[in-house]
Amino acid sequence: MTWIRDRWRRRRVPRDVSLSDALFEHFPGAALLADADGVVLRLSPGAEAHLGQAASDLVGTRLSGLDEDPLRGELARGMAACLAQGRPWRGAVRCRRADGDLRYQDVVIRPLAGGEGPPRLLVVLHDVDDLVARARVDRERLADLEAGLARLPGALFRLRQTPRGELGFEYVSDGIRELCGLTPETLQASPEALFARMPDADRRALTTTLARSAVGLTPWEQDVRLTLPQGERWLEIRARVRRGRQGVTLWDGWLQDITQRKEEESRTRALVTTDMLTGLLNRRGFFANGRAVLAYAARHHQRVAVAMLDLDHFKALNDTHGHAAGDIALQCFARTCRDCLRPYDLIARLGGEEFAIMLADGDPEEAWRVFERLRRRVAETELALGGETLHITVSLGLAFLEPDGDLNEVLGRADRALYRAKHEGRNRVVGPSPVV
Ligand SMILES: Nc1nc2c(ncn2[C@@H]2O[C@H](COP(=O)(O)OP(=O)(O)OP(=O)(O)O)[C@@H](O)[C@H]2O)c(=O)[nH]1
Repeated sequence: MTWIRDRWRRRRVPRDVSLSDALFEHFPGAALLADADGVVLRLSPGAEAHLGQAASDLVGTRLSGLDEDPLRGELARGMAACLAQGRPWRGAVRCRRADGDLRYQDVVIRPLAGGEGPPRLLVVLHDVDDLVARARVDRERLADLEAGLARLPGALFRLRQTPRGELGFEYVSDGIRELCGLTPETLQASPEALFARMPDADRRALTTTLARSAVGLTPWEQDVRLTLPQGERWLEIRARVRRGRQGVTLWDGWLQDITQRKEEESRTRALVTTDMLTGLLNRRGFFANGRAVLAYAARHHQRVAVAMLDLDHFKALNDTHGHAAGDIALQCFARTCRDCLRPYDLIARLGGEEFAIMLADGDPEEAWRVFERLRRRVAETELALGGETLHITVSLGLAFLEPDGDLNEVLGRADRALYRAKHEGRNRVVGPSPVV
């Protein structure tokens, strides 16, 4: 402490400090009285033990001498602020004890109403060194945890909804940058930044599942697409929900990128519904997609045209030119169908040389025109096989489905029409009259 004494010369202390006599005798903690220049006038009994210094050593020295940095330290700043503003100042200051130990003190400097006399300051110290040390450890642990979270392939979040339905992210981990190019701060400012990147359908679904989760307090599980500059990305949302104070609903959850998984699923789905030889839909794909087309047609009061198709004398082609040639003919026929029809018409190979076609807006006259054109195009197509040019023909049975009709039933009618087409000489379309 000698350096403090050298630098902060002891002053002569006025004897009139009676205002604080009673206070200092009985003050339970560490308190000091200082004048407007920061010179220590008195110490409470607790302050001696607290600072490890005798009152006789401190009285007359400057209070800022206790500070870790007496010249630019917090105590000098605190006293100046307190005197300038005439109200208490509070701060954590690293103070030096007599044994040289530096310990954090919670310091409150209060201006004392001095009556006629000069202004004085009451300084109360409370040792918070252990608390500060614990807070530092907690901060380090938190930083470590956040760094770990940032390395995980996803983002942790807490979403809250007020009883009035206002949504806001209380927390989003750093992984959100990688997921969608937004910062946690942007999302905390407004969740709209994320929602605006979702297609309308996904956003509507998200609103529904979120509301259901809030009402039933059931887990929130939702997959959504995001439209990002680099393309479409799938996000999986999984969260647990609970009710907080004042009717607030809170979701703690996890966001993760499942684009790859979704792409694999879609590839698998395509494999399951695709005919390997021709690349057309298979029977399963025809029924799965057909139901969707029927639902659409029912909503829009459209008729649906369905045709069953069968290549003529295909066994003879196989027997004469071999099974491989038959496969090429099937592939060639599939190509012709695709070329003749629109992308949203369904074409399927149901098995062997049997095919089915569904025209979404099945106006009867138009359907007849389409199928006649297809039949002609198949017959005109030249198939070059081993130096020979072959022709194949196809027979078609046509039927129309009413909006609320059944797919199996209409396929049965189309099949019976196909049977008639074969019996009437093949290479023809048979079905109900185009004029209805
Ligand atoms: N190359 C090839 N042939 C197939 C395939 N699937 C079924 N077939 C053959 O298709 C032929 C179907 O013959 P049929 O049902 O007798 O009919 P068709 O000879 O076309 O006679 P119609 O239909 O009455 O004109 C059989 O020889 C099957 O072996 C296939 O994937 N590839």
